[in-house]
Amino acid sequence: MEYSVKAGIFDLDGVITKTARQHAKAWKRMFDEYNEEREDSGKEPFKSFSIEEDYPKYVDGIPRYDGVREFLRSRNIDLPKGSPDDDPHRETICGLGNRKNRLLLEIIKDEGVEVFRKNINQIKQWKADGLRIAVISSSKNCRQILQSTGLEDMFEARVDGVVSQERNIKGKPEPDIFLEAAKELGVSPEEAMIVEDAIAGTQAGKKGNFKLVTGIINGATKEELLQNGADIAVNSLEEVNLKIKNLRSPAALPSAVKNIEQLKSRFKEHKPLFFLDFDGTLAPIVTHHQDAAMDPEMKNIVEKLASEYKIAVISGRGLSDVKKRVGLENIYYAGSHGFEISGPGNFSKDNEEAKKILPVFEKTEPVLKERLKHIQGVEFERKKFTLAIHYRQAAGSAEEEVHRITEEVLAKHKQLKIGEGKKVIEIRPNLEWDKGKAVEILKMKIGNSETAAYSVYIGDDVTDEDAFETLENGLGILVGDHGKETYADFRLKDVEEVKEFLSKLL
Ligand SMILES: O=P(O)(O)OC[C@H]1O[C@H](O[C@H]2O[C@H](CO)[C@@H](O)[C@H](O)[C@H]2O)[C@H](O)[C@@H](O)[C@@H]1O
Repeated sequence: MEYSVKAGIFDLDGVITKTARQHAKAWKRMFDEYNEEREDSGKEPFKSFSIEEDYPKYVDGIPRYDGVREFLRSRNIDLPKGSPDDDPHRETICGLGNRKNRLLLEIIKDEGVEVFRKNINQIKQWKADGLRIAVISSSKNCRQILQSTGLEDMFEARVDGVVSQERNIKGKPEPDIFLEAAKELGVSPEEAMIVEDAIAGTQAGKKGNFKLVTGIINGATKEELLQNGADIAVNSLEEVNLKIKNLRSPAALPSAVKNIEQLKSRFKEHKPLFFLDFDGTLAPIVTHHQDAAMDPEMKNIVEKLASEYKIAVISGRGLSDVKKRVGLENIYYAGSHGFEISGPGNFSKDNEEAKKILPVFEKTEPVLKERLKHIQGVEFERKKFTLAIHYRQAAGSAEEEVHRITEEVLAKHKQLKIGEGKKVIEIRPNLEWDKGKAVEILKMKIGNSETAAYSVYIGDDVTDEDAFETLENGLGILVGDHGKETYADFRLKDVEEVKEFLSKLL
């Protein structure tokens, strides 16, 4: 399974460095020393700290003083908190925490810090492929450990025990430390993977709704990690198949035609669902939007493709319009940029929220027509859920005015928003909805309830970027160049190359 993410947030101990073992050793030395002192002073009999049981349960992955408190609580020992400046021999939570830290630094000084080389090499490779990366740790020694291993400059962001204290960030199993790192990288949790070896960490990842919680089997078992929020549990990061979502210039994309053999063998392994845009992909862009058509050869190819693969045409055009232009019965369609969907067996799904906004179009359309009527060449195209204002035939000098007037009118109608296309302004309901959402719905429907079904999306316009960006487990192919950076993986020159590419799959 391939996971599509923009960023990775990596725990330090147990993922990057082998310091988890050294932390465990320091905790044991400290608690055993302290428990002996308690026995000597006539308190409860000595019972040693268990690295196998106590370490993962009470202290692994959580802030130092919280770890002291949790373990002591498990033994019914209640100590005052004290202060972070407490001497390591003061009998307070902070005193014992400071004692553990002194022991840890001694151990690290004696033994040095070992690293998980395979994980580091994989992270470096992902970084080179465009993954944004951050390191997190509950430890206040994180920076020092990274420095000692020469890894300090590798990460774009670091949120550790020191930063957490300064910013008052809650420790794991709360997700806050990961959320802070995501914020520093400028990504949302839904766009990021977290990697953790500790149960408190996988629980935090789950609570934070991260796209992918990867557990590293290193102490906690595979079952424990999976039961505590990990989506996958692996021995090393080499086992994780990431697709890194990053923007590239269309010109930098490899050609889908030139790489056809590689793609064909990929499609043999995972039979894809095909999502095809209409204008600019199946039909060439023409001056008048009413004249756009697939040529008979393209129609024939798509028809044959539909007999081998499941297909959906995803268009900015109205549903009835695009259906008529494609003219194939046995395939799925999404029109009005995904607000209306239909398919074989009377399958039909309109966006219910968007339906409520339709009366606003009735008010806005006449105002726009009136305000834009003096600009020659402007054409309106009303679809069920969207309104296009075409300016392909207007003078270049008028484009700015068309945009300005449309923005002025729309400023009074917050339920609508403006999108861009090729020489067209697309007015649509101001909802979190786009072609990407339509693809998700169709994947559930035609991929037999598998959101993970392997998919190929081919499109030419900026509106197709919504689908490229959200595409899970599959690949995006950009046709031509829409003048912006793209989330697509491959490119095809034009509609003719789309034809060539699709026919080579038959
Ligand atoms: O999502 P698509 O299927 O690519 O549809 C996007 C828009 O395509 C049409 O407009 C574009 O193609 C016209 C015909 O070639 C061209 O004249 C216009 O300038 C392009 O913007 C269609 O008319 C729109 O409704 C679609 O949203």
